[in-house]
Amino acid sequence: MSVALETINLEKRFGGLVATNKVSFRLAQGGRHALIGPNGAGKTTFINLLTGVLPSNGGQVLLNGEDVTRLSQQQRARRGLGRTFQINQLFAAMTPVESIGLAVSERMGGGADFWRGLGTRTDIIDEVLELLERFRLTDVMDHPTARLPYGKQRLLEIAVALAGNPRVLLLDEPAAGVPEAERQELLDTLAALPKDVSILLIEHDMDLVFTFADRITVLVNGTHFAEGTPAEVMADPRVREVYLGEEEHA
Ligand SMILES: Nc1ncnc2c1ncn2[C@@H]1O[C@H](COP(=O)(O)OP(=O)(O)OP(=O)(O)O)[C@@H](O)[C@H]1O
Repeated sequence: MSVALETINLEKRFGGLVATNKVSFRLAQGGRHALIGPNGAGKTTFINLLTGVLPSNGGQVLLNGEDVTRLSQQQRARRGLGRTFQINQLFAAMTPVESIGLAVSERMGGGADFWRGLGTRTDIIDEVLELLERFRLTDVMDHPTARLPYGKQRLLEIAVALAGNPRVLLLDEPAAGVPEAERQELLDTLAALPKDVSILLIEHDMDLVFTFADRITVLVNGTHFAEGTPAEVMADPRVREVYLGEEEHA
């Protein structure tokens, strides 16, 4: 298996609490991998260690075989690690064409000069139009982000992340808060993401996890608890117990 992203004995402690307990994990090249686990299992902490938002207390993070454990978020992003940001971190007054245009332009080294060069940079324009189309944002491309339906806002988050041309993309709960009527569009768009981008998905929505993922890792109490294909994980009595136990106590 060719590995896009790997952790070896990755560890994070908050005081006496072990949030990530020597987690060893592999995301295959081109993989569609979901990370699941009950509330407080350590999913967000794990993603923050992968992206460099949080420093680890031990272990390693390897991106395409390179040790990035000590690198900053920006350095990891430049090496091809992309992530979605919650929409409130995008500019609410900007339109999809502006947000995607800026992201493409920045990647190409143009930064905010995108606006000045707009008439001449057909390469940027073509890519922006392609992303708008892929993420079904063409008809709302000149609407302020704050006024878009919520599902469209979530699609825009992914489009902006993909505009950075990542090799590995971390999707943080893309379906959270998306109303039923807009869900199918989101699922179809996720299914059509480029196959050469390796994806790690954190999601509470089990329908989405089981349709999207070809592999699932279960975290419990910061520990790598189980892993397998969706069928294997669904059939694992230990996993069922963790989830049923959670429902009973909910
Ligand atoms: N900055 C922090 N300081 C102290 N404890 C923290 C911090 N961040 C997370 N924790 C604790 O670490 C554990 C793992 O939390 P984390 O948010 O990573 O879990 P999660 O699986 O993402 O949960 P959820 O599904 O509810 O978002 C929890 O016990 C949480 O209270």
